[in-house]
Amino acid sequence: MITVDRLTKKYGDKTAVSDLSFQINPGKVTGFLGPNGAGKSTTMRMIVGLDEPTEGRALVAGKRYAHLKHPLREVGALLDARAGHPGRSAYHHLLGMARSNGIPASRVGEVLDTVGLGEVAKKRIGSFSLGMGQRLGIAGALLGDPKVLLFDEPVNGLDPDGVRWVRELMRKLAAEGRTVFVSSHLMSEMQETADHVIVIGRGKVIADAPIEEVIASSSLNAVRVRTPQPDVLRRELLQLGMTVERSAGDAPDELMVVGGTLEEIGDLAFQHRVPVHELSLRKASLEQAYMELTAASVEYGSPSLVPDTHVTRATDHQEA
Ligand SMILES: Nc1ncnc2c1ncn2[C@@H]1O[C@H](COP(=O)(O)OP(=O)(O)OP(=O)(O)O)[C@@H](O)[C@H]1O
Repeated sequence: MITVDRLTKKYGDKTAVSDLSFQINPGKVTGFLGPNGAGKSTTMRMIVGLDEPTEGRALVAGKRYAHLKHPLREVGALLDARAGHPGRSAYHHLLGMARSNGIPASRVGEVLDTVGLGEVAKKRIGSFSLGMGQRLGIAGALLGDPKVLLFDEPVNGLDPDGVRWVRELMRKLAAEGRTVFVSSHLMSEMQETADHVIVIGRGKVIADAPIEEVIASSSLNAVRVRTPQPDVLRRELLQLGMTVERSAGDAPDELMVVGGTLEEIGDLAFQHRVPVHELSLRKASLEQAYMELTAASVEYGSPSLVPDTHVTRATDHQEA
């Protein structure tokens, strides 16, 4: 378990992390999301004792990192994939880590095989690709067989096969009852991997909830209805306070309804004898929910590349 308690980090005038509190539980993959500069890496660095909090504390299994007897056996972290002397072999890099933490040397070969670097164990780290460096970083995190694992952007530089491998590894580690805390900018990947997400923006917690709950909070969740009498149904839906959208390119018999459940809409259609040819959920993605949640917290925003004329969705509200 990881406990972050009123954690604050200031660099001069800049507040990187502000009064952050949350708990990361075992047996789950918890995604750590937030725009660039939100404070994710700083928070992770404080959890593993690489940065001192200005205020508050971060605990692993109830202890400060500095008080852990054999840190690598309790918490493993991939924070900077470029760590390690470029002239050293992967094997000797990990062996040095193992020796200083009372971990048997036999474990080095095991983790190298786990991450798929067994055959290049004797090669210099300096000759490694970005993806190999990530795998080596993950091997370092796994070395002490710790109960708590932190991964900062673990799929950075990995090809699709590597991305899938990381996803399966995270899920396996969580299924073994470990605490898995992973930051990523790849929302589609997080949607596949995480059970729970913590979203931060400008150093503060914006959301801390099961992933399904975060997705359900999006205004883009809607019910798609196809009916030969869209105008009748639309009028009744609006009267109940639901929002009915129709996009320009869609079929004339299609309505997208926000603010109502499948049951409510199906029952309403039945009451008014409106035939329904389709009634289905259009679920928002984690990316859509994330974009809505963080809209106000983006430090370095991007201008839209889509011209206004491409916006096709027309929304009818109750008063329309
Ligand atoms: N050593 C430092 N000195 C000064 N400012 C720093 C330092 N480290 C981080 N910051 C600032 O703190 C804020 C949080 O940075 P951090 O790297 O934790 O964000 P992040 O969420 O990990 O971002 P990214 O997604 O881009 O990796 C940023 O504004 C950053 O510029």
